[in-house]
Parts: sequence; C-alpha cells; structure tokens
Amino acid sequence: MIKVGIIGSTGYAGNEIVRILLRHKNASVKWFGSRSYKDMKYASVYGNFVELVSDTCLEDDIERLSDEVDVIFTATPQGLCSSLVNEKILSKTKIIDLSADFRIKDVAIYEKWYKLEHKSPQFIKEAVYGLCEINRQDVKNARLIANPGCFPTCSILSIYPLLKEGILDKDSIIIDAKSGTSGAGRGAKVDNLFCEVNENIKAYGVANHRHTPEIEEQLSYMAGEDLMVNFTPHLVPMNRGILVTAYGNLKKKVTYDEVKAIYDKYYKDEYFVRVLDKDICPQTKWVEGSNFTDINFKIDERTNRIIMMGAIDNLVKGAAGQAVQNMNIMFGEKENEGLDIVPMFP
Ligand SMILES: NC(=O)C1=CN([C@@H]2O[C@H](COP(=O)(O)OP(=O)(O)OC[C@H]3O[C@@H](n4cnc5c(N)ncnc54)[C@H](OP(=O)(O)O)[C@@H]3O)[C@@H](O)[C@H]2O)C=CC1
Ligand SMILES: CC(=O)N[C@@H](CCC(=O)OP(=O)(O)O)C(=O)O
Repeated sequence: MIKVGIIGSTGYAGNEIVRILLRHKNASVKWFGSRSYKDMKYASVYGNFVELVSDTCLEDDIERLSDEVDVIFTATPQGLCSSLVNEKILSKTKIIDLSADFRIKDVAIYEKWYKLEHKSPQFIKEAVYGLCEINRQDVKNARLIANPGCFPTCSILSIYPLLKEGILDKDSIIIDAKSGTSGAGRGAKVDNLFCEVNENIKAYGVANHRHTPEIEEQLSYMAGEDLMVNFTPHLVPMNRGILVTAYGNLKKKVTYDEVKAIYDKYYKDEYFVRVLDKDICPQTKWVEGSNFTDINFKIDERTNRIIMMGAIDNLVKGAAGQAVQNMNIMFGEKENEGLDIVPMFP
C-alpha cells in the first residue's frame, strides 16, 4: 500500500486528491495536512467525506511526514514547497508538487513571473515536469515532480503534436483559454465572489499571466527552438473546467486526414487523451470530474490557420488527477488506477 501525505489537504486541489485516492486500490492517505483546520475532522471541513473519511487534520510537518509516508503531495501556494524541500526529505520520500515552484527550469524566469525568490534552486534541474503523456519515462525514476499548471496542461496537449511534426508556424500561436472559478482556489478573494463571477466573463492576466513562460518553455522543447505565445485566460461562471481555443498559422497546406493522423500518432494509445470525431468540439461538461483531455481541431482554409481545441477539468487533469497519474507511474501502478472515472453529465 502506498502511504500518502498531503500538505494543503484542505484546499480545492488537496480535496480532489483525497476524493481520487479513496478509489485507489493500492494507496491510502495517512496524513491530512492543514494549518487552519488542525485537529479538526477532515469531514467537517469537507462534508462530502462524511462517513467516508474519519481522519483528523494534522499540523504540516514535512520532516515527520517524510518518515511516515512514501509520497508527499504539496497542494500549497507558490513558494511553499521550495521553502520546505531538502536532500534529507528527498532521500526518504517522493514529492509531487502541485505548485509552480519546480516547473520552470530558468530560476530567473520563475522569480520574474512569480515575484518570489526561489528557496531551493538546487533541485530545479532534477525535478521532472510531470506532463505524463510527454515525460512518462522520466517520471518513472523521479524523486521530485513538478505537476504542470492547469492552463499549460490543456494548452500543451492540444498544440504540441502539430509543433513537433513541424506543420505549425511557431511564431503565430495564440491561446485563448477559459477557466471555472475553482481554478483560483478556496481562499476568499473579492474577484471570486458570487456577484463578481456569476453572469459574467472577463479576461485577466492579459499579456502577463504566469502560465505564459511555462507554456512557452514546454512548447519550445517540442519545436526545437525558442518561441513565444500570446496567452489570455478568462474567468467564467462555472465551478470547474478549462476550455482552450488555440490558433496557429499552417506552414503548408494540409488536409483533415493528415492532421488527424498526427494527433492519432501521439494519442492513440493514451488512455487520458481523447481525440474527438471530425467537427465535434470539446466541451468542459464532457470531461468534468475525470482525468480526460478532449482534443479536436479545425482547419480554416480561408485564413490558412488551424484552430486547436482542448478541454480538461482543472482540478483533475489540471491538478489532482495528473498528480495521482504521476504517482501511479512513479510507483509502477496501472496509470489509471483510481482515475478510471466516467465524466459527470449534465
Ligand atoms: N485549483 C486549481 O485548479 C489548480 C491549483 N493548482 C495549484 O495547486 C496548489 C493548491 O491550489 P488550490 O488547492 O487551488 O489552493 P487553495 O487555496 O484552495 O488551497 C491551498 C491550501 O494550502 C494550504 N496553505 C496555504 N498557505 C500555506 C502555508 N503557508 N503553509 C502550508 N499550507 C498552506 C491551505 O491549507 P491550510 O490553511 O488548511 O493549511 C490551503 O487549503 C497551488 O499551488 C495551485 O497553484 C494547480 C493546478 C490547478
Ligand atoms: C481561475 C484561476 O484563477 N486560475 C488560476 C490557475 C491555477 C493553476 O492551475 O495554476 P498554478 O498551479 O500554476 O497556480 C490562475 O489563473 O492563476
């Protein structure tokens, strides 16, 4: 049985890890870390777990935790994991960090976009960017996983096969994305109050959202040279879900069948990526509660552009689900153990 500890178990992402691991045959949460709810029943923080989880929240203590569990999920704000991790901890346990602390290889870029000093840059090189469909081999042997951001997961999976196969003009990519409000976490913020979000849609982080360098770095690896993108997220009045609509210029004339063959080449054996049938656009409802990424595309012959579309659940494939997928790969479990969840509809 894989023993799991969660720091930040009372946040939205932590709560989702708990939900997923309740279905897991070979993993069990031993430590529900929390500062704010310490000594309270976890099920009193999240009533969905009444009679399912009887544990009490424990004070965060990563040193002690590393002696007691096989893997620690840090579902905590930016900067926390990098301030806690050290060689002694990593020699005893694996860490899957849901924050951005170890996603970006260039520490100066991290510090600039996150406006934080990185507290353990010595571990950035060894951290594996845990986008499972791309880095599966490296994930297997990793001690420290940088679990990807929600927008980057959906954007990269939607775009990268076409970049890798060289049919996209790398300098022409525009990513328009929408997210449900759970993407912003459980902390109280005026911007996320019901009256601010309901019946409303707004762009935010325009030309400066911190997921931009993460997307650019990963897509640059695929393209084999540096590139930049325009990335604009929007907040929409939904609980969960991310929808990406990305645009790029085609370098040559291609047919539907040629592009479909590219997506199939990369994803036909990927359980969690579903390339939809012709003309079917991904919808957030079709992936809700699940670890699936739904993808499709449309060629606009008039403008010689291709429109790439993707949908995920931000809390599952965009956070907790992908984190558990990484855990499964690291511990030699079936990749969809605990994650073979049918999306909820309606
Ligand atoms: N929400 C999403 O869709 C996604 C989130 N992520 C990332 O996952 C992480 C968690 O996000 P999310 O669950 O949404 O955020 P929340 O704000 O909902 O939860 C964060 C949790 O971290 C704990 N925490 C806060 N500050 C500290 C601290 N200084 N020390 C220890 N624990 C702390 C809090 O628990 P307590 O007060 O009980 O200690 C809190 O419940 C973030 O890095 C986020 O960027 C990644 C992808 C998607
Ligand atoms: C709606 C909303 O506010 N979403 C968050 C994304 C959260 C997330 O995935 O990202 P990190 O792990 O990189 O923080 C945002 O735009 O910052």
